[in-house]
Amino acid sequence: MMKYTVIIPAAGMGSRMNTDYNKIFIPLGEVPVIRMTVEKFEADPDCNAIYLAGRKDEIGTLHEILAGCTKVRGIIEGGKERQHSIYNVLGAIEPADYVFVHDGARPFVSEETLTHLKEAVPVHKAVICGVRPKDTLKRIDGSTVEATIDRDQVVAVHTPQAFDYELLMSAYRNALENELSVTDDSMMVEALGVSVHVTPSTYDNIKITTREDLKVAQSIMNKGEG
Ligand SMILES: Nc1ccn([C@@H]2O[C@H](COP(=O)(O)OP(=O)(O)OP(=O)(O)O)[C@@H](O)[C@H]2O)c(=O)n1
Ligand SMILES: O=P(O)(O)OC[C@@H](O)[C@@H](O)[C@@H](O)CO
Repeated sequence: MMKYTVIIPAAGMGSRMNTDYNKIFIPLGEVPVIRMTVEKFEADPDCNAIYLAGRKDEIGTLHEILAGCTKVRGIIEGGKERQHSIYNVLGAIEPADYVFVHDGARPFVSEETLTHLKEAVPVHKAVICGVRPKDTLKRIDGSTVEATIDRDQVVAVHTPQAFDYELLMSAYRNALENELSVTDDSMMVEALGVSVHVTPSTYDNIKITTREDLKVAQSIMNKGEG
């Protein structure tokens, strides 16, 4: 199996969570979100190295929380937006064949999701994962429906997203030069005209974003304990 390096951005604010501290420190059970996320990659034998982006004043705390995580090679100061944080890390890592990018705020990524990505990235160079939306989707103009979207043509996109290292570097350089504003990493690859492959994720692979997500997280953990 291929080997990869993972970049985990954790330098956000978590403003939609409405806590007075960064949401990645919220404990789920006993364990902070960010440690749960990092442990998913500690447990994957194909992951060689883990790098994080952290807020300047939180880097010390991150090191403490991640004590004993032997694959963590560096925690680099993040930037204004998620993409800036990841770019800072890209400039600091050892070159690798493949780089995965995974939100610090997605602690429930499954082994199967990682396996799909690892199998696909040597072939496709840029691979994202996602799930089929369960709701009917409409395109709207203000509060008026314009059309019903064909659900077979859409996917709700998660992380990890997996890339050939050189391709991801070019995509980030191009995005920076052209000041592209993006919401995920694959958008930058799309901007180069390179096609992006999609593999399955799981509905449990939520991003901890708002208060409601903490209840969902608890029920995912209860399910895991059977
Ligand atoms: N400047 C930023 C912004 C976000 N992130 C990270 O990117 C991931 C996904 O972003 P999101 O869920 O949007 O996190 P926040 O930006 O923290 O949330 P919010 O938008 O509610 O403030 C998170 O792990 C977050 O810490 C980052 O490293 N650097
Ligand atoms: O737009 P948001 O700040 O909620 O999230 C940005 C990214 O983290 C997000 O788009 C990826 O996780 C893929 O869904």
